[in-house]
Amino acid sequence: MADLPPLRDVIARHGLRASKALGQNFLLDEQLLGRIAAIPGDFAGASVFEVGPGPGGLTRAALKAGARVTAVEMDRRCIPALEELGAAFPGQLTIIEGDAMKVDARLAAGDGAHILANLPYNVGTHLLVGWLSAEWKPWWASLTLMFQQEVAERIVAPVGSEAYGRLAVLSQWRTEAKIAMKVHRSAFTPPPKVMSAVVHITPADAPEGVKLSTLERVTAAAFGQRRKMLRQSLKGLPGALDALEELRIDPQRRAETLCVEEYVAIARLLG
Ligand SMILES: C[S@@+](CC[C@H](N)C(=O)[O-])C[C@H]1O[C@@H](n2cnc3c(N)ncnc32)[C@H](O)[C@@H]1O
Repeated sequence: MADLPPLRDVIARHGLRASKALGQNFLLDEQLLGRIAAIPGDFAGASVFEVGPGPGGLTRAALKAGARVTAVEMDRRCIPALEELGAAFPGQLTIIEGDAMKVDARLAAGDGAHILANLPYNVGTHLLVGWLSAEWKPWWASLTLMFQQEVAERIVAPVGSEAYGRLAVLSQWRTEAKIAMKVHRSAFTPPPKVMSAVVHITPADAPEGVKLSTLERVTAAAFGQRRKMLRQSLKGLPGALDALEELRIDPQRRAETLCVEEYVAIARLLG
């Protein structure tokens, strides 16, 4: 591997002025990038699917750690910078120019890939929901995703907390999800308005006899009226009130007091 130029130089040489429309806030601190790329574990020989590499900070950290990386970037201006990076790590980097929402990540990166991304919030949550909805156990080995801190907290939220809702249940019912690192806004160029955090998610066994679509219907109804008692919020869902009774869940409780396992149990009874 040749010596790599500092990321600041790469950005200047390729004229990669951050675009607001593309949600670009770049990470330039190589030590920090190395720590993020180390979150999933040893990357030597691993396959990584990276979304939104931009000038390639996280990409180079993953390549240095020995990963084979497939990176999808929709900003054409970044492609020459990424190609240079690929030349410094022969055979390790595949670049796809395009919209990650339209790319088949499984086909591009292969089964067992680790997913890595620092993305604009709306794209990130959309892709996260897609990856969490995969056939289980999923094709991916882990997700390491940068979010604004408020979204990260909704993903890992414990029962009873203000951030606990549909995203927490969807994220946690068959995974281990945790905040691996908080990242100060000043670490980004330009700095965003809010703090960020890296969420690390690994697949766990799916509870038996539960359909994702049913679980989603239950949580949508419950959290759709989160201030109401369950007997009110779930009454439009056929069989839900009987399920509460069978499970001895007090129908006067509210959505945020039911733990993930209780939602899973309700969905199981609804079939
Ligand atoms: C927050 S920047 C992060 C760049 C780089 N990974 C870093 O950490 O410095 C987000 C990147 O995602 C890219 N991006 C935004 N939407 C995308 C999409 N739908 N598909 C692929 N890339 C996208 C942007 O062009 C930008 O390079």
